[in-house]
Amino acid sequence: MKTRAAVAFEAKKPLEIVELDLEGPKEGEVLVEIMATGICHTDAYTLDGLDSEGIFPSVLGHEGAGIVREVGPGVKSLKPDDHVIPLYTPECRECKSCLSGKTNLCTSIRSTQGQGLMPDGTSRMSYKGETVYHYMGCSTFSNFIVVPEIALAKIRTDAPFDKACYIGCGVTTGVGAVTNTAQVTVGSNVVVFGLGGIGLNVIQGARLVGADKIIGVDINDDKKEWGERFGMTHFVNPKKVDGDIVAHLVELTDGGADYSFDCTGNTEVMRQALECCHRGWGVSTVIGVAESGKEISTRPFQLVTGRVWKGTAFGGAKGRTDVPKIVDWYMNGKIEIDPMITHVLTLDEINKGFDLMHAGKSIRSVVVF
Ligand SMILES: NC(=O)c1ccc[n+]([C@@H]2O[C@H](COP(=O)([O-])OP(=O)(O)OC[C@H]3O[C@@H](n4cnc5c(N)ncnc54)[C@H](O)[C@@H]3O)[C@@H](O)[C@H]2O)c1
Ligand SMILES: [Zn+2]
Ligand SMILES: [Zn+2]
Repeated sequence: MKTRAAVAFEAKKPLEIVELDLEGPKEGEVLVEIMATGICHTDAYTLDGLDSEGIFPSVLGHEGAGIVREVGPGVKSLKPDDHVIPLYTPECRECKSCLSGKTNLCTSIRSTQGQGLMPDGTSRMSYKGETVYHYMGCSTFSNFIVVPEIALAKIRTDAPFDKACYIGCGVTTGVGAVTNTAQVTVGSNVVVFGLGGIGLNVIQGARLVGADKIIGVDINDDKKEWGERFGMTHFVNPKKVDGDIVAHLVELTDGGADYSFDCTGNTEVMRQALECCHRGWGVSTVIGVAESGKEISTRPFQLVTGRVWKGTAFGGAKGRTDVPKIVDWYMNGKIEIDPMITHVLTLDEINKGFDLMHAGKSIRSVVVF
């Protein structure tokens, strides 16, 4: 069949809207009609050529929601008309990682996914006879996609696609980092670096679990109002702090943060996030994806004296199990999504979504098919 898609033919070039050839689902695979997709900073990072694993030509996008249209042989958990969110972190429930109960990093299709291929080692997409690669196992910038069954979370049918898609990455990553990875406790002081589409979800996650002080740090003053909208109690612009930002945050938290989060991808910021944590127990969680080749550093003394450095992918969420619950949280009003969707675009306007992100003018742009 044919599908309209925004294709990244090469790094640092705008996406091109073309009609691709799409093969139907094979064994264990599902054809999904994508109804809406968000544009996450990680897509921009790959398109900008900062990702050493970036493969071109490919269809980017990993924050989608849609409807099952056809299932391949052997698919048992899904049927046509089911509503789904594609998962870049699948959940097979059979691999060593899934069975450990200690991680959400399912390894069953990791190697082929990293190569932009389906589990059988081939791509379902092509353009004029040339292979077009999958991205993060999702490729939600295409109207129709083929995804392995284990990489689809079945969600309730009354959730609106143009909001639920954001749960496919940003919402789950931010809220899950708080609830699953850091396990922030009631009454804690929390510092969040970078108030974009991820950081604001960390803030609302901290509010959800009953944190006390929620301090947002961003170099863009416009983010103050945004942070406050979701529960931030204090705002700090590092450019406007006299002296050391870490010392300033330690003072503001009466000795250091109980929990901090990096949502910038900047390795200098990751260091600040660790070092502003409280001696003896402060936990810092890295969410931001750094440019390839970058390294983090600190004095070992920071860890010897009880600070903990952690990282999280997809908010530690086990996709097929946790994503439907987060959709419920949204539908029941426990978390907010609507105000974070600042721009709704057509597929033809998708490059505008990247421009808005780079200009710091959007929280989330969503493309509706
Ligand atoms: N670990 C995961 O599973 C996961 C999932 C999604 C996104 N990410 C990563 O999370 C990061 C944030 O994504 P996003 O969509 O929120 O991006 P975004 O561009 O919407 O937000 C980034 C924010 O950081 C701020 N910022 C930049 N430099 C700063 C600095 N030095 N100090 C303080 N603030 C600074 C910017 O002003 C902006 O508000 C990206 O690196 C993205 O790749 C990780
Ligand atoms: Zn993302
Ligand atoms: Zn697994």
